[in-house]
Amino acid sequence: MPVSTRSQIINEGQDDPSTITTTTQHRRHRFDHQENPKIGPSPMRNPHHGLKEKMKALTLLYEQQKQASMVLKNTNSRTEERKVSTTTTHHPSVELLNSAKSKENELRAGNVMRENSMPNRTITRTIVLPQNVSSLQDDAKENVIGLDRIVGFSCPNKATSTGNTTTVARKLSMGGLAPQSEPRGIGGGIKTGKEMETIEEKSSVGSRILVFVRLRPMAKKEKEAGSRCCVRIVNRRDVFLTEFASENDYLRLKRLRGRHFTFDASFPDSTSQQEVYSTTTADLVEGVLQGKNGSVFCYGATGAGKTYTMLGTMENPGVMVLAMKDLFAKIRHRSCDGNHVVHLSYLEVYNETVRDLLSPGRPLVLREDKQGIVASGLTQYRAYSTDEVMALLQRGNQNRTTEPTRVNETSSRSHAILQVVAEYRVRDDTMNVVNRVGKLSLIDLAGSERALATDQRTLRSIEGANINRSLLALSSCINALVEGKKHIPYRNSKLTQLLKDSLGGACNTVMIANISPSNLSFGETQNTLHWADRAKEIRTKACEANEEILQVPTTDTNQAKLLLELQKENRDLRVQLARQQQKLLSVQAQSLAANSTPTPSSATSIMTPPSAKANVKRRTRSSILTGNCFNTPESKRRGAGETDRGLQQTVKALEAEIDRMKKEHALQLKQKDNFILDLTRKLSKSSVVGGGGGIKRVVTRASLRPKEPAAEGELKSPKHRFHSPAPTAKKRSFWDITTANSPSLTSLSGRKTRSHVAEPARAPSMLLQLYVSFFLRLLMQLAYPCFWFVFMFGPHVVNYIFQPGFARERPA
Ligand SMILES: Nc1ncnc2c1ncn2[C@@H]1O[C@H](COP(=O)(O)OP(=O)(O)OP(=O)(O)O)[C@@H](O)[C@H]1O
Repeated sequence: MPVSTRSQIINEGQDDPSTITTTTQHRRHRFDHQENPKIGPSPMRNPHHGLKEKMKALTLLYEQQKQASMVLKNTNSRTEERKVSTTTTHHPSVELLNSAKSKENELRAGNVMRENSMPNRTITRTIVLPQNVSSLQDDAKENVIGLDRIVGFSCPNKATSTGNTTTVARKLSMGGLAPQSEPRGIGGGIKTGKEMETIEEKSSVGSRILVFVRLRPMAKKEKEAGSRCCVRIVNRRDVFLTEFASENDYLRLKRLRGRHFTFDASFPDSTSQQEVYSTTTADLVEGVLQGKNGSVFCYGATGAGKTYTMLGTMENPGVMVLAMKDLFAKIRHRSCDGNHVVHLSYLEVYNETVRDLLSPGRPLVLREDKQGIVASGLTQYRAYSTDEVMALLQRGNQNRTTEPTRVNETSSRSHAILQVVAEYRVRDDTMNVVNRVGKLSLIDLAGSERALATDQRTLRSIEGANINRSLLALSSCINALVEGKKHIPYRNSKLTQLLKDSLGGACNTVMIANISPSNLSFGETQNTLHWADRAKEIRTKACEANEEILQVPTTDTNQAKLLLELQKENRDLRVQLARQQQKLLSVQAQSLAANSTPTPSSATSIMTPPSAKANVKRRTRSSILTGNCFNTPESKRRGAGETDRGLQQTVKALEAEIDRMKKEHALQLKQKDNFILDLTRKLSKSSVVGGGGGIKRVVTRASLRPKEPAAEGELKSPKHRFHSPAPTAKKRSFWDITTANSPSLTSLSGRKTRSHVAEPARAPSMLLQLYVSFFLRLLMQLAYPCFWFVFMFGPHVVNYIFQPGFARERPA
């Protein structure tokens, strides 16, 4: 943004056409404080006799004019009030105006405010300060300005002209108060029919840039220099800027000029970093995970707190750090339903060259492709955790160009852009892969500055000139975008080229304007607020999720479907097995009960399988044939015994059947498991998700078994799978483990894996193995003393035997 000196700003404020409303009744009033007894005589710090006399003369003239106009004014006052109220409904001063019922009341209240006198241009408004203003003032104690010293706000009014839309747009941006209920994406101020149309047209295009203001605390240096607070934030939304008159400006010594701005939110100096993050950026992070682009940029004068807001300190991390933490926390939360990949790049624009901050080297060249403007050769780091990002940020900041200036000891001399690309892949219901890519750009701009404010040294002034050049280019782009021009001069600087997506692309954009509270920085603060206010009017393109659906080949889809089907069938089988086991348990319980009571139980027939039932029937029939129908005690006992036997047989039959079913189920489950593993392996080979990192290859002993040749069309029906005979498994024996050339050692992709696949040769029996090992150990134990004995005494024995006297000494 252009850098302007204070004097320029004052002139600009006075000559600014936007401060002129269309009201034709422009009048000029003079007010003498000395005349009003409630306000009292003003203490002149630098009395000047000539001026005093001049003022007295003016006072006399004023009194004469006042008396003359009194009659006229009384008749016109009602009409005038109505006119003024229609022109400035949304301005805070209008509320004040509405409460001014009559001039008598005003004088009685003695709390009179007047608009700055600007010859033949400004509207004269007599304003009574209502009680609520002073209460609002209490809200913002940190920025309290003595209201008795405020003569008026030269806050430009919203234009009501229905003329040129462009002019209207410009006027709208000038410090108007947006209604509280204003929806996101619509600028503030009073709208005429034509403006509303324009807004409706625009709202179909996209949303507007959200603009926030952050006030930093007064610095120690500023306090020492005796600076005063010139910014007041009210309702966390409205910013009142007051210009204190210079001590040498005798004419305006008692006069204060002020401006009023309204933003989406305004943060007083006590606001925490977390609060700033959650209000400005948290939503963008959520959007990025849904595939939407977002950018946040800090704008302001040098030393206004941009880097503090973006990076922060170790104790109070800023937006960049908090955003990355939040992003990874959100990804961790959703990791169960898809794959997330985060890439990071960090670059700076210094003296109109683009440099990679993560791997510094040669300047990068900007080029435009379908993704937008990209710096070719920029390093993209894949980040897995917040800690990693912190390390990268630290590395990048060490490479960033910062130099101490007179205004800021750690002044950033470059614009830094941290780009985070979050890619998310997930399978939808139709087994297709959905790919979403969202990009978040976090931008810490260099401070706009006046050459004198920083340094006179050559390098610093060149840097300053380049910073100002790029910020000027940024302001021209903002102007062009607000005015709806076709050509937006993005190419004027590297910064605007890089910000093209954020300003005019499909992107949710947030601007944080940083300001200083010191009246010594009034000019810079006013400049920042002016451009922030202007940026409110920019509308970006409709931001939709960058979503892409990757078609998976039909064979893969079929296999995936089959896999799901099999898994379902497997689950069903497990449930069936559990039920059968329950049945078995209940039958066992019944048989136990039957054993304890010899009388036949009618309940036995409930759970019996058909074969067992037939068995019982046959026996019953035979018992009838054998004359069981005569209920003698003998026959009863016999019958009871027979029933008991029958029941036992039934239980046995049941047990056998359940055993068989168990085996069958186990076999089926095993086969299905194997099949699922095969399928998973195949899928993981062909899977697009995760590029090999998605589904892991599972190697089990079962998977090493030689495959049966698959019958044709086997995959079509899962039922066909279960007829293949299961290979007989064999427990490994002691022999297998001890023998080195055991056939159970199989090599799989270079790794030795043990398997319990059946071996062709039978190992010797356990007993034989034990005997052999026992024998061998015994042999070893005996052999060792023998050897030792031979070794120790052998030579002596030999010597002794072959001594010459040996034979002689030997008894005959
Ligand atoms: N909200 C805040 N709370 C406490 N201290 C702050 C705050 N904002 C800024 N500061 C302090 O003010 C000083 C200047 O801030 P910072 O370096 O962020 O300014 P800047 O706008 O980035 O300046 P430049 O454009 O020159 O780099 C720093 O010492 C910083 O710690």
